[in-house]
Amino acid sequence: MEKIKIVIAGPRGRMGTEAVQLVESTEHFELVGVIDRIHDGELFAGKDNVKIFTDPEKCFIETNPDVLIDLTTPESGKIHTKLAIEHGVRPVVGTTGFSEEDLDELSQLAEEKGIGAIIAPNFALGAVLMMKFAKMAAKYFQDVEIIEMHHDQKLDAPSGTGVKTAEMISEIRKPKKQGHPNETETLSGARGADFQGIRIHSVRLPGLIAHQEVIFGGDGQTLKIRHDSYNRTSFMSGVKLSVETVMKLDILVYGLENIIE
Ligand SMILES: NC(=O)C1=CN([C@@H]2O[C@H](COP(=O)(O)OP(=O)(O)OC[C@H]3O[C@@H](n4cnc5c(N)ncnc54)[C@H](OP(=O)(O)O)[C@@H]3O)[C@@H](O)[C@H]2O)C=CC1
Ligand SMILES: O=C(O)C1=N[C@H](C(=O)O)C[C@H](O)C1
Repeated sequence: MEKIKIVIAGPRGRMGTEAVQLVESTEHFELVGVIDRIHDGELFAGKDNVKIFTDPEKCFIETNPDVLIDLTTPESGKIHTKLAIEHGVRPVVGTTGFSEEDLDELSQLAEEKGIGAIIAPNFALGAVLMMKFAKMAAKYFQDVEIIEMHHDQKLDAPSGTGVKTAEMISEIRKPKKQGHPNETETLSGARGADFQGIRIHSVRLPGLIAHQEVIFGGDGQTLKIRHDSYNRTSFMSGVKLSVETVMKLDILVYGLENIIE
């Protein structure tokens, strides 16, 4: 089997470090370069054949990769993804915080160029199932709130998973204002973010990794669907699957629920 040539953007980060290990321990994957903000031109982690590039375009031209794995920030991730598609490199993006407009623009570009791309707010299989189950439950429960809980170094709120969950629920649930019609916030933000009437509450604490509870309320009952990632290895089987799958795509897919049947 021919190896899939991979570039990782954000290789020093919490997720990037795990992704480097995944690529290096997978026989049919090959790390051909990394994109970082520092140490341009140096060898990555002392490896003979893996160079660090601060210029993503130069990286794509010099290393000619099949796939870019992006685990950076929303601003950088968007630029990298766009450049990758323009250079015929298939992006697998875990970076969260992209707007709906960003996703539309990237999707259109991928379609124009006929390049496969995957943007997945959560690579953990259990989290994908949590979102799917929440979508199923929304057929029976109209009232729902999302509590997403993360480590305190996370930059974006609400989390990509929180937003994706609300989007998936909204495919089934009609927009509805929840709570008392006359409710007021005596402290701003008390009721959380509002996605078509679904409240998303973001908790940030040291000690946490990535956790989410979706709570449905009905007459005399609640249904809670919860997922916990206790380490970042939990995301790696989804990254591996995405790299393998993106090689067969010619459009952008947003969310692993569209890949895992
Ligand atoms: N889809 C999923 O399953 C998951 C997604 N995530 C998402 O992945 C992203 C990364 O998370 P995490 O690893 O925790 O974050 P970290 O802050 O640990 O890592 C991000 C890395 O990206 C680097 N970086 C920033 N800008 C650039 C750039 N222009 N070029 C190259 N590298 C850059 C940072 O460098 P520096 O330190 O110098 O700033 C840092 O090393 C976040 O958006 C997060 O929400 C996280 C977990 C799971
Ligand atoms: O920043 C994180 O850590 C995570 N980010 C993703 C998100 O925003 O949903 C996925 C996971 O929750 C971990």
